[in-house]
Amino acid sequence: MNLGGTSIATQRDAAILIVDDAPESLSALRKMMVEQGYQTFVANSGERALEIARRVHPDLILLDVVMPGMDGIETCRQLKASPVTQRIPVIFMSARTEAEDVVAGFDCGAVDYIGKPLRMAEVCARVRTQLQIRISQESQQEQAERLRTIVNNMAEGLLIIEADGRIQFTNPACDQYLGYAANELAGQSISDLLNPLVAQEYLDYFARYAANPETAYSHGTREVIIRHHNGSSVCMDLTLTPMFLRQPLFIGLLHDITHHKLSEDALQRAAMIDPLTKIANRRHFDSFLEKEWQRALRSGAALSLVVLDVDHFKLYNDTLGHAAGDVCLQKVAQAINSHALRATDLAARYGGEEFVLLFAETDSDSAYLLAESIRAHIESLQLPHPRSVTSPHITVSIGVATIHPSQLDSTESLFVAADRAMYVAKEGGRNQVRATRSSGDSLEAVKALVMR
Ligand SMILES: Nc1nc2c(ncn2[C@@H]2O[C@H](COP(=O)(O)OP(=O)(O)OP(=O)(O)O)[C@@H](O)[C@H]2O)c(=O)[nH]1
Repeated sequence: MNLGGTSIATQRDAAILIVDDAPESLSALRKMMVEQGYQTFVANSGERALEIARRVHPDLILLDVVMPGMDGIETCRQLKASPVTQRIPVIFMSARTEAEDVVAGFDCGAVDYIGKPLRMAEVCARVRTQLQIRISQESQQEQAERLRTIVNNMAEGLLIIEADGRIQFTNPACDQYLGYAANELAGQSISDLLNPLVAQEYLDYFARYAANPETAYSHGTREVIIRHHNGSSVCMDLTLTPMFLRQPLFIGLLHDITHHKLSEDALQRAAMIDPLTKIANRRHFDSFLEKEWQRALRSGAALSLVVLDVDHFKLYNDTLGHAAGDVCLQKVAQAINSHALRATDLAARYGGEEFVLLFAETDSDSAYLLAESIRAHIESLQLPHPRSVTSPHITVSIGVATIHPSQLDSTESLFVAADRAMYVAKEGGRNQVRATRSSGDSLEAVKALVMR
């Protein structure tokens, strides 16, 4: 006989402990529960019931209230007092059905109270209902436990934020990323972590969603700089998703990209630097020159280019070896670089033993003086050049060109002029500075027009 109709597998597997001091009642209940497909255990006293419950952890206990010795109420109290048995649902069965008896039963922790004489179909229905509640409670607990494990162990930082920007919860990864102890961030505002403009943008987004939850959209992922507890800044990808749980909330996922950022920055820096001398490389210089050129075009200011070439460097290499040549280039580079003092100056290794310097907003006289002091500086390093015919030490020949660029000029014309001046310095005996005021292509163009 199947009084309930639904006997799901989990109910079939369920174990019921039946407690009653009356043998006939005990055996009738047992028969019924077995017919329902349950596994059964029986006890004829409260003491015995506690013993079995501790051992077999039944899924449900049908407990008689009136029994000699330990009665049902006391048995239930003891079951509820022990962590091992407190979660087992207890259904009382009793002929005492006065309101205060029933209330006393519920007060001591029972989930149901059935009046005697028992109507078996009713007992079965109540048992089935309680088992279903227990199954769904267990699955909720399991789900919560699963979620807790994921949240506590995930590599991403997780925050739950309220609509006013208050942080409600953070997971251990988030605490660790931002340098906080567990629960320390709860109650703080995201404004404490973000730059004011970015924080305001998020608060506006929260306010829009809180006012109109049905129009909620995910804020997506964006790169943010977050203040670490120690005052430093960390770079994170922050993904925000709205969630409505009695109140509008936002789930923030933090992904640490500081290392990624650092290596990106390092790569970017490396792409701009000459590996041997550690000063700017040709690529960096060319883009710097282009920017300063455009600025000079707008402002009409003078732009000076200095080209330096180490004298008799092939001979130096041949005499002292390539490694010594490298060291020499490093020393020369440092000396040159120490003269690029303003933000608009840049020294670079342009190739081999050739260096360049750009001095923006610098007229030809000043550029000449700067070049001369670089020349003197390198000579004063007194780096021995044993076989040089022009000086016992390393020297440089320098060409300087100055231009007030116009639309008709090009950076190439400035380079050509500086290179020519440098070759004149070589021809003139090396270890000297020669300057030229570049006429620029604009002047050539005007000349060409006039001559037509
Ligand atoms: N050690 C070293 N030598 C380099 C490097 N790059 C270029 N050189 C050398 O620099 C020398 C340049 O020689 P040249 O252009 O003939 O001119 P120079 O010997 O300097 O003579 P002048 O310019 O006429 O005074 C060559 O021997 C190159 O091999 C480098 O990175 N390290």
